Amino acid sequence: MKKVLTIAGSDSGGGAGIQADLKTFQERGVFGTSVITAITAQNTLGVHGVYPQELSAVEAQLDAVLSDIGTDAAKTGMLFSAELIQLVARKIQEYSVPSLVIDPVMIAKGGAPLLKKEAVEALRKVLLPLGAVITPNVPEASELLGGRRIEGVKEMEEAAKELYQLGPKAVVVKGGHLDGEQSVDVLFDGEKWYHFASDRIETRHTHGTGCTFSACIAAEMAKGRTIPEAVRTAKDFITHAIQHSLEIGKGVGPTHHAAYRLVGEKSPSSPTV
Ligand SMILES: Nc1ncnc2c1ncn2[C@@H]1O[C@H](COP(=O)(O)OP(=O)(O)O)[C@@H](O)[C@H]1O
Ligand SMILES: Cc1ncc(COP(=O)(O)O)c(N)n1
Repeated sequence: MKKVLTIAGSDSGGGAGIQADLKTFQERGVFGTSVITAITAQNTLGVHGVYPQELSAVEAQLDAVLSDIGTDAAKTGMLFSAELIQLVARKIQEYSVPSLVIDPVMIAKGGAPLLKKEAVEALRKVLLPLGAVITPNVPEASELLGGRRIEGVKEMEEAAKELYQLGPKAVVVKGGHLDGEQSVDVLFDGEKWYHFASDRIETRHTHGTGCTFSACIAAEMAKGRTIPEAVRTAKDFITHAIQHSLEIGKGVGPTHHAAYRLVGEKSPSSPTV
């Protein structure tokens, strides 16, 4: 069985972070391992506390997983500080971790910061160049490009091309935060752009969409899919998960990680490319 590692924060509410990643890995038929960078006290109403882990604890987890089990792909989520980013980048190089998907998590949907402001520079310079794929949403792409306005697909294409200059092999700018009848994700692989579009689903229950999407890309890459194939599957997977999202808790509920297995394979949402 292929193995995939998530390096991310824990979401006690179960919808995002490490928990979303491991549920997605299970659904995609890969063996999931995890390195917890920070513990969040979180539910559907928001983030109530952030407890970054000691550097030595994160290093020990990385060594434990990578020196014995190894991995066929990995993803990063919440990394919180420049020190954690530097440590993770160093270990990824030391163990030659393949197919690294970087979700540059910055702010939770309710507005709580999951990355310190001063860590953006380390993310840009130290980690992003190591990515096989990076998956910023529109506000994250904008922040990584110094506050640039991104309001439509044309600007997403330009942003993807500029982010590609930072060194990753491919960039997906996700369109969940824009308006419009469709939610369009733009992939640039250094040669061409691909568009993955689905009808925008009317729901507030979108907690963990970005985590789930990037975890699915990493799982598919571990199984040997090309980057466009992996992104296409991830778009289909997350579309089903949002279509069947769960009214759990009093706020922004999680997506349904098993929806693709339960209904998706019978009725693919067929993202257009
Ligand atoms: N309301 C929606 N309807 C359909 N797809 C959505 C919706 N919101 C987000 N998505 C999709 O979910 C994925 C994650 O996107 P986004 O919400 O932008 O990321 P993040 O969770 O990092 O903020 C993308 O594939 C995006 O197109
Ligand atoms: C621990 C943790 N990591 C990431 C997110 C972002 O979630 P989203 O995928 O909704 O942007 C989160 N809310 N909590």
